Amino acid sequence: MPEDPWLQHWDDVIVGGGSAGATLAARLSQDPERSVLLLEAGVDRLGEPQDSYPLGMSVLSGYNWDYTAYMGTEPRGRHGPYGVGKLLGGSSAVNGAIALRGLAADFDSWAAGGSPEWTWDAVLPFFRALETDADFTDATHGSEGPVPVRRPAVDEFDPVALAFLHACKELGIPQTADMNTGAVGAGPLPSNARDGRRISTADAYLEPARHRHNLSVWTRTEVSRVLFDGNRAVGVQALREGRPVQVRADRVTLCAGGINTPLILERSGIGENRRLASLGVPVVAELPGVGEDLADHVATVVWAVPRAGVCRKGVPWHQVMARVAHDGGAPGLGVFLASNVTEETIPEIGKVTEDRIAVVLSAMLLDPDSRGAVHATGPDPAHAPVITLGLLSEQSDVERLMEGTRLLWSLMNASAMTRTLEHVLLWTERMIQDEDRLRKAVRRFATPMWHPSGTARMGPERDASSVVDQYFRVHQVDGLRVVDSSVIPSPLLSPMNLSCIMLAERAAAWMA
Ligand SMILES: Cc1cc2nc3c(=O)[nH]c(=O)nc-3n(C[C@H](O)[C@H](O)[C@H](O)COP(=O)(O)OP(=O)(O)OC[C@H]3O[C@@H](n4cnc5c(N)ncnc54)[C@H](O)[C@@H]3O)c2cc1C
Repeated sequence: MPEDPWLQHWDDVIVGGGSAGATLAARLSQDPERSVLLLEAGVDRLGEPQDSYPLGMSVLSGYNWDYTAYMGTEPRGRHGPYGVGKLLGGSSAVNGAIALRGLAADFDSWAAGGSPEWTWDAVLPFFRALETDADFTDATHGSEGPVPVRRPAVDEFDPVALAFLHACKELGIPQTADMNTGAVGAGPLPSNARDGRRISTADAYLEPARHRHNLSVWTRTEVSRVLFDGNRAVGVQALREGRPVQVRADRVTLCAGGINTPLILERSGIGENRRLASLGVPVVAELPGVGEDLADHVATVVWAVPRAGVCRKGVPWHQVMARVAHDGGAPGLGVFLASNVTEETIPEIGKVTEDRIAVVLSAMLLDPDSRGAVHATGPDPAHAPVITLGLLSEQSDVERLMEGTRLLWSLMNASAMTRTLEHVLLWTERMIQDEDRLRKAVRRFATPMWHPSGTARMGPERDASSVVDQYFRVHQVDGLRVVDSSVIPSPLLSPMNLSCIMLAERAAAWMA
């Protein structure tokens, strides 16, 4: 192959080496006849000390896109950092290593919404293919996949985790041994980890594939746009360690995640006509759904100080969780316990926790109705995007997150938990019992979970807000696919890492 990157031609160029991109690159390059180039804007590896963080602790700075997101629907008011992963492995390399699959109801709703290939029965084999589950060996779990999944054994639970499960029992939440098959219940939390360390897709998929002569991985390479010949994608333009490069390819697949993929599409001339004109970008395809329908799981968090000696530094944060249904309805709330949270691991929380080790319970709304948007503000990546999360813009979400917060309060005050906790911080009985106060507090303290999805939605071409078809092909153009969280048409009832890997497993099977 010639040295000059301007002249290089690849069978497949994959943009973004995250949960989906690293998986896709590894799977496609299994065919030695196919040349695959993976382009990643970030660095190759996490450095110390982040590599040795306790399991479950997310990396929120240093290896992230330093974006700012507005919590509402307008670019004003409450805002904060929104740091999805920027390194090989993407968000899978900075996340909490919670290994939950999307639920059957998620995928059956995709199928009912016009993408019939996406029933639960059709996706299950791909969830199995990605994992080696250490605890279950039945027909619904995998035993040969690259991602190790395991749950803590009962004798590994810390005292607060055990108390949480007892508290769930007190409140009538059924126990379940496997959160990846039971839709509702409380039980041990599966994580993608080995020897207490998060296993990202860079570890699980790319590492064993990197010696292949037909796979090239360029890090510190930021793609600005897709190049077209008419309506056919023929390559990408990028900055490689600050130097402009163009690479040519038969197929281009965007795996840049729920925030960056729509930005690349807009900079490439795919989006809403007037918006593209305002960016000074010629239109290649009018797809007004690009950057719209941004969904994120939204959560409230209750902090508590444990009794002396109950928590220990360096112990995994997440060991147990519960998924519960909204009043009489479908599963829609996730409750996650983090124990052993120390002030050194999140310096900003020192003030809240009175500089002591803390216990944190969060209620995550898994099926939010609210939507935001992410859009480019100029023709190249130097222009920061505008991200409006639209959190709690729908009243239904406010009410359901209030319900979730009441549940957190009941759990914190269940007798099993009070035996392990000294006192709860910030929240009071009065705030919980008074509807108006609770509503205000939920609006004020609600936080995004960094799970962006829906910004290049999958759907049939007749659905004007969809961007890709059910085989990941971008409507109206040839040779261009999107495979990442942006195609997810409605928020998943779980955090999304395993589901994004599953998307890539499926794409690889179709693209083989
Ligand atoms: C802090 C945090 C904690 C989380 N915790 C969990 C958890 O515990 N469990 C769970 O299931 N989910 C969790 N998630 C969500 C989950 O990790 C993501 O939903 C999932 O990884 C998204 O996968 P993706 O392939 O869509 O994008 P990513 O994995 O984000 O990959 C996108 C990649 O593309 C690269 N990229 C972007 N733009 C460009 C460009 N222009 N040129 C080149 N490369 C580019 C990025 O740098 C990145 O590496 C968490 C996410 C975050 C951020």
